[in-house]
Amino acid sequence: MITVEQAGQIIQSQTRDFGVEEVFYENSLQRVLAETLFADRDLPPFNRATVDGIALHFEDYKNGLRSFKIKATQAAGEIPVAIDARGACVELMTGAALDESVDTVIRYEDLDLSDGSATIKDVEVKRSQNIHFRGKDKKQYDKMAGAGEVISPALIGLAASIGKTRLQVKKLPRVAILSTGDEMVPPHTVPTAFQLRRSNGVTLKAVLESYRIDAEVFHLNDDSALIESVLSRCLDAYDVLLMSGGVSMGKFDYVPQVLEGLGVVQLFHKIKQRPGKPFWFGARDGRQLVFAFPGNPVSVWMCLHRYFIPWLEASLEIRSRAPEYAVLQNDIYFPHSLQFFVQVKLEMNDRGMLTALAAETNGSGDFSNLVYTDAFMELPLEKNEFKKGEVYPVWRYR
Ligand SMILES: Nc1nc2c(c(=O)[nH]1)N[C@H]1C(S)=C(S)[C@@H](COP(=O)(O)OP(=O)(O)OC[C@H]3O[C@@H](n4cnc5c(N)ncnc54)[C@H](O)[C@@H]3O)O[C@H]1N2
Ligand code: MOO
Repeated sequence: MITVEQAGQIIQSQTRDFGVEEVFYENSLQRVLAETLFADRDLPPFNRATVDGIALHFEDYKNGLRSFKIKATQAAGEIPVAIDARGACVELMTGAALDESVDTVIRYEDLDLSDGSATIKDVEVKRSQNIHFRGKDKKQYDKMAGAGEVISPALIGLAASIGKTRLQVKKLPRVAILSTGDEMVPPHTVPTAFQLRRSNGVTLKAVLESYRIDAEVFHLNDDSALIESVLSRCLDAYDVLLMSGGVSMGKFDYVPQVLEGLGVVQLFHKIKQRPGKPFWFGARDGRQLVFAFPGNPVSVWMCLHRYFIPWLEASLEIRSRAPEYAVLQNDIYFPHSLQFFVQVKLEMNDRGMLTALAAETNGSGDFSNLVYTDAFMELPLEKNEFKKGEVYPVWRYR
């Protein structure tokens, strides 16, 4: 049986490039940017007033003048008004562009306005105050955002502000989700005493939605001819198959043998880990990939976050995130030679450290803790005892 690290390496050696497409910027949220965005002009593009008030020539103030005749009132967006005489000023609004003849802006609160004049109160005025200078933030052609960025609301705003209404983004894989098992009935039906409602497919679909992948969900009963025909069609129509169930030792666990019959080459089966030990992974013709997760909901959830999401993010060339670590808050004893992934509740303590409180659970069929825990903590394979205060990596799901 291979280790978690080996499985991770095998999966990461199978990243795929799905290409690039163009989308309208308003429809780009959570997609992955595949180009560099540049400033189309200096930012800000002109010297702009940062307050409502008046603009004047600082030398006048320095020479002792305190009362200024208002030459004109200028709104934001209007052509800048020049002052030509000593002792003149322009009344202007936040965001208005300054003419070269003015170099200092004073806010209304520091002025008395009457009879077309503005008189400065007893406040100190500094040269260039309240001006956001042209090109101070970025120069024309400066880089504003790079490929690999997950498009956030802020990035959409940035694209809008530089007039970039069409964005190059990474294309998404076509994904089919296939769960298995005769005992798993649709959620809207009433199960018999010994059946369960299926939940893995819809959970996987929901996680993929956060990447804007619109996966198709299928459920297969434990009938090898049916499994074969659906898998055969899916292998032709999709880039990735995410499966749940039917991969361990059971009499009705047909998935690995059917996949291999369809030309999907097994790259591994079984990892020294709990949950998720019987995870099966394979590829067809170096193209389609099949992630066949064990059916238990916690196994599916762990394998998805520990293996599939890193594969997806690498394939989409998402800028890599720093790995996260947390300080364990309780002692754990795990007497098996498997790498244990324990569900933890994360919190930031008052010293700025991420802490992880392990949940008590009843194995990989117990999904009752997943809604309030935040991550799996990956405990090292070499040990069986883990102590409060020790630091280990965590894989977040919330
Ligand atoms: N003799 C052995 N038996 C088992 C082994 C083993 O090594 N030797 N491994 C165990 C481990 S570990 C796991 S994990 C399970 C996984 O088995 P399968 O992948 O074949 O999963 P199924 O039997 O199809 O399903 C298991 C269980 O998961 C729940 N389930 C399944 N599908 C769904 C769904 N769509 N939504 C929600 N929940 C689902 C359900 O409770 C199933 O009973 O095998 C052990 N056995
Ligand atoms: O490896 Mo299985 O997922 O523990 O029950």
